[in-house]
Amino acid sequence: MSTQQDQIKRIGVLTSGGDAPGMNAAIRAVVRSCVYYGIEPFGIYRGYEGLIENDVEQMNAGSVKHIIHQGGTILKSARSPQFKTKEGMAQAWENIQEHELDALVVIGGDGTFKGAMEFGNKYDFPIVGIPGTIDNDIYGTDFAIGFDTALNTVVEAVDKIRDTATSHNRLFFIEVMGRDAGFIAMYSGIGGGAEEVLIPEKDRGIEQLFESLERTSKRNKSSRLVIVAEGDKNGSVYDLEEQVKEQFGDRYETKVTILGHVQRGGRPSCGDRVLASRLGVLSVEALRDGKRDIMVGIRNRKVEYTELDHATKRNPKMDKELVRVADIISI
Ligand SMILES: Nc1ncnc2c1ncn2[C@@H]1O[C@H](COP(=O)(O)OP(=O)(O)O)[C@@H](O)[C@H]1O
Ligand SMILES: O=P(O)(O)OC[C@H]1O[C@](O)(COP(=O)(O)O)[C@@H](O)[C@@H]1O
Ligand SMILES: [Mg+2]
Repeated sequence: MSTQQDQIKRIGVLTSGGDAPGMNAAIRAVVRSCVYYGIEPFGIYRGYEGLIENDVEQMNAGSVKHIIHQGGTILKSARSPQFKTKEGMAQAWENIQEHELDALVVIGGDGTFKGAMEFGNKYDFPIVGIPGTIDNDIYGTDFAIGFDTALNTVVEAVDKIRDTATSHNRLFFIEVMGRDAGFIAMYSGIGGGAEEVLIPEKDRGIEQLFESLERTSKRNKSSRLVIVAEGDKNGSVYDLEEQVKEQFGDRYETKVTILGHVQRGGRPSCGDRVLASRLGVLSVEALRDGKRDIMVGIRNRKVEYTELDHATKRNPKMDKELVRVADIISI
């Protein structure tokens, strides 16, 4: 007797968008779960770009050995403008049929999920998403794979900047990643003891920064760190530095550091490895259970399935409690 669970015989897995530490652990878990359940796993290289170019390879339990601790993604990643075209999608569909894939697991961020939705709807094809982005801008999971590791990288850098800032009595503007999201900034701001954190979700204007600098100027602080999310609406870190100079003259000696892509690399934290392993297993089990167009996530320590549409459209609002805590401890 054929059951729902027998229908998935071949699963393709890809990583897409910005790479994130822990993606390898997720690939490993997907591949090993497939083997465990008697499903043939296929690795698709360079995200949707590799799907279009038929860069596909059958995998086995051994293909994912010794990768759980490695940053980046062994399947490589790409941003694929072609996949947004009718022709690109049609080519991808042809290749899926050629390899007789029954379903896809896509590991990536909001863009990856939007692509998965369009493709899944167009060709009536089962896809399950795993949240993997250092930006953490996905609804339906407390944390996306890579966020924890990126935070630790950022905080280590912030601590180092604090040392030199204190030695020279300087004010530093530190730009962290987060295209449209302030999660890295807010968490690293709290963890790094920043004097001010600027995020796109809660634009309080440059006046807030002026007011904070004015208020604390009497406190004879030996260093000041302002952490700025890349997507902040008050301009670049250099613009901010300029505006502070205009407002305060030479009261502060200012410096700018942009942390950049160092934040995306490195060995994944244990937290990210465990999260990725759990989500990898859940994704394969979800497909076996007939689920599709959903993302697997963990919220409040519970497994959750969120429609891909929901996961991308409803960007999580910055947690008000975090903003409140940051405000209180930075007086
Ligand atoms: N609306 C869309 N339709 C089809 N494909 C899309 C769409 N949005 C994004 N994609 C695909 O997903 C890829 C990854 O998205 P991107 O935003 O770059 O990264 P992330 O998934 O990390 O947010 C894009 O390069 C593109 O190939
Ligand atoms: O490496 P790229 O392509 O310049 O992308 C940079 C962007 O990727 C990120 O690191 C991660 O974003 P995504 O998960 O959406 O790819 C952003 O914080 C940053 O704005
Ligand atoms: Mg994104």
